[in-house]
Amino acid sequence: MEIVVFGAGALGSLVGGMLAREHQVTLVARDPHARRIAGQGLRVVGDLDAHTRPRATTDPTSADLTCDLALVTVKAYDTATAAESLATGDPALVCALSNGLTEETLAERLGDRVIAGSATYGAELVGPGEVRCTGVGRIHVGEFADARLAEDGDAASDRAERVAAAFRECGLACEADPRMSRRRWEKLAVNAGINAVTALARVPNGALADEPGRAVAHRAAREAARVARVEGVALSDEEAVDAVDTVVAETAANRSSMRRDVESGSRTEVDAITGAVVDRGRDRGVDTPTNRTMADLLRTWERDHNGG
Ligand SMILES: NC(=O)C1=CN([C@@H]2O[C@H](COP(=O)(O)OP(=O)(O)OC[C@H]3O[C@@H](n4cnc5c(N)ncnc54)[C@H](OP(=O)(O)O)[C@@H]3O)[C@@H](O)[C@H]2O)C=CC1
Ligand SMILES: CC(C)(CO)C(=O)C(=O)O
Repeated sequence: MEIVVFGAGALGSLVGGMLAREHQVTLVARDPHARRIAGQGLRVVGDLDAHTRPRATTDPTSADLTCDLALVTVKAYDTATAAESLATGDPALVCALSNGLTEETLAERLGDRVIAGSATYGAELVGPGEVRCTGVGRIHVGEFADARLAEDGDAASDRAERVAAAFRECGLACEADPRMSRRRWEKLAVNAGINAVTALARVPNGALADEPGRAVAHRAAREAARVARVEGVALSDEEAVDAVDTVVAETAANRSSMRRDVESGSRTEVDAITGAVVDRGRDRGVDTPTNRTMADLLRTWERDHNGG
């Protein structure tokens, strides 16, 4: 497959580096990372081990965007820009692995070439040309119905199966999922429950195994599940809460991505996670007071630190 990874920071470099074992991969990244990869290749260290030679560029227009698959691995707030760039080419399929509900933004520009994706691998950049896998997780890809008519099918689509097989060939755990609409919302509930609470309280994920953080995370996840249900996605309160508890236990020592953003003074993905629950709830007449309060606090912090 010819694959372009748009926004090869931590996650995109991990996935792109592994995919380059068997496929022709181009990473759209920033310098000096892109320059080092172009010169010396990309090293994947930690829980996975690879040294591959994908192409790398900082200029999306110099990548061949008429590829079989474009993977979008930018932060959620850069999704619209990525979609604009990808629309200048003609990728056959586009799949985002970002957290948050980003598929709608991609589909506005790229139509039904967009399939949904989610990743639970852990990745962090060590330095230019090197990425560490901090946790072997799983990638899911699949069709997502328009969220308002979220009828998932019984079997995964052929195109999702092809993408999953291409990932597996390279040693990445990946499944085509016929229930991707539900998975997106379950992941959103997990991120709404864990990311905002750990960022605001500055605690590792494992702290949410105990009260009072546990109760706040559960409230946020239940609100997300309620919004999912009015959008037609079958996600019960219990399932959302269980998913939070499972991820808290599995990632107990982790600093969540939102906590890392806050601690490094970077912009957070509040709009695509906590804010998305609030906005979609408001559109559908579902009150989401816990998420609303946390979104307001995170945005207050962002405005103070990043000038709005
Ligand atoms: N890291 C992880 O373990 C996981 C991350 N995720 C999700 O995946 C997404 C990406 O996360 P992560 O990899 O950690 O984030 P990073 O910030 O490390 O990676 C995103 C990269 O995309 C770059 N980028 C953005 N726009 C462009 C552009 N137009 N051209 C070239 N490069 C661009 C960014 O550069 P710059 O910063 O200079 O704009 C950055 O290097 C997030 O939504 C995150 O929540 C999901 C699961 C695990
Ligand atoms: C699953 C979780 C909460 C792991 O930390 C995550 O996705 C994140 O930190 O963004």
